[in-house]
Amino acid sequence: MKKRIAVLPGDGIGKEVAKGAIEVLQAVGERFGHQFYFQYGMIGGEAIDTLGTPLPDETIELCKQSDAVLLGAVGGPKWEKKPAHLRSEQGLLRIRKELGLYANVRPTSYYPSLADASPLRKEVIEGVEMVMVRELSGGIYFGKPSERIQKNGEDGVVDTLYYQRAEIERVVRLAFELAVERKGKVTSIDKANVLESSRMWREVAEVISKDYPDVELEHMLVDNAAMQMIKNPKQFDVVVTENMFGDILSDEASVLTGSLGMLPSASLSERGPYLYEPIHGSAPDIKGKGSANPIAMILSAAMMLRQSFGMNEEADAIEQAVNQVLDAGYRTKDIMTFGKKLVTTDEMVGEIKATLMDNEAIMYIMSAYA
Ligand SMILES: NC(=O)C1=CN([C@@H]2O[C@H](COP(=O)(O)OP(=O)(O)OC[C@H]3O[C@@H](n4cnc5c(N)ncnc54)[C@H](O)[C@@H]3O)[C@@H](O)[C@H]2O)C=CC1
Ligand SMILES: CC(C)CC(=O)C(=O)O
Ligand SMILES: [Mg+2]
Repeated sequence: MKKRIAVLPGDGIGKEVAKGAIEVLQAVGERFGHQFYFQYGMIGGEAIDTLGTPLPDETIELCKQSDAVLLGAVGGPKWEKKPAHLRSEQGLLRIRKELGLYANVRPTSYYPSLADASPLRKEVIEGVEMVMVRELSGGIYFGKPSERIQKNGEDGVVDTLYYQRAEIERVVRLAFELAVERKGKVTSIDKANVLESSRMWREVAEVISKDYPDVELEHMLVDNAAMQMIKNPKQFDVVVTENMFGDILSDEASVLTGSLGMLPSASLSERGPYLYEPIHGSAPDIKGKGSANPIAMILSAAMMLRQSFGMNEEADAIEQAVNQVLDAGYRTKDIMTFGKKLVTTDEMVGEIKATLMDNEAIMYIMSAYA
């Protein structure tokens, strides 16, 4: 199969982990006989420095012309204090809007070999299999006005949380569709005891649930949810929530796997192309140190193969290789524990690639003897 993939490495460790994912995809292409064409686009701080905007038109065009988009991460202290139109994160928000990416699907799985990398007890996290569906192109990150204001002679500030009913409906429906294929439970997380937007969210969830009689719907307030996620994460199957709540809760959920560097994501739209990115940011604190964990990015590439290209076997092969490498004890610094083998970003990528290719050799030998 031939596929065009737009690659937006972005800033900081975004570049380091994107490079690793491309190498793994090249290995997959070699093993399974696919041709992946990678075309690079600028986004975030790098784009501001080079072209004066966090999202150049060429990047938008490139993404729209591609079969899928892979994104590293954007941001860094250099651009933090700039006016809004020159902040790196604006590039990310805008590409989500331009591509109509309304749902960000963030799976969180338990890795037996990483049980000791999580600060949580093994009994609490063992068997966790949850997927968070975060609304991605509306809510408080997009509402206008969002600005400093003067009111009654005082300095003030306003952000706006706005949703059209239809925006809530489509993301909640997607969560129910996922639940049908999974354990049949949707937890809708909101702040309905305070926010009117959450009361509409709850109403919509109730209406949509009528189309899915075999799926259990539960509502949970976000403050309680933050606590339940750590205390009893096994109760969750599919979680659906507003943009900012989902942003925060999914970083929290990463603790269940051992590290933020383990969680991939798929951002879905009505028409495609879809975008795949790790849930973490550009991690300026470890940039250039060779300690970034590339697994979240590599697993995002696996999600792309499965979701956008229907390449299930290929995605399974990546996930299997990642598991084998973790089982063999290879660890980047964020998941390092006593007695394991500490490796750099590039070495981790190298181990995953080598395992992918070794597995092919083993399958070839086995088929020869079958
Ligand atoms: N999708 C994106 O592009 C995102 C961008 N950001 C931006 O990234 C910048 C840094 O934000 P932070 O709040 O520090 O969040 P962050 O996610 O970049 O890092 C948080 C902590 O996790 C660690 N970490 C993150 N990814 C890791 C990995 N793959 N391997 C090992 N350790 C990892 C970092 O070293 C840091 O200690 C900011 O400019 C922020 O706006 C933040 C989140 C998402
Ligand atoms: C610009 C932010 C909304 C990025 C972020 O934290 C995320 O998407 O997880
Ligand atoms: Mg985030």
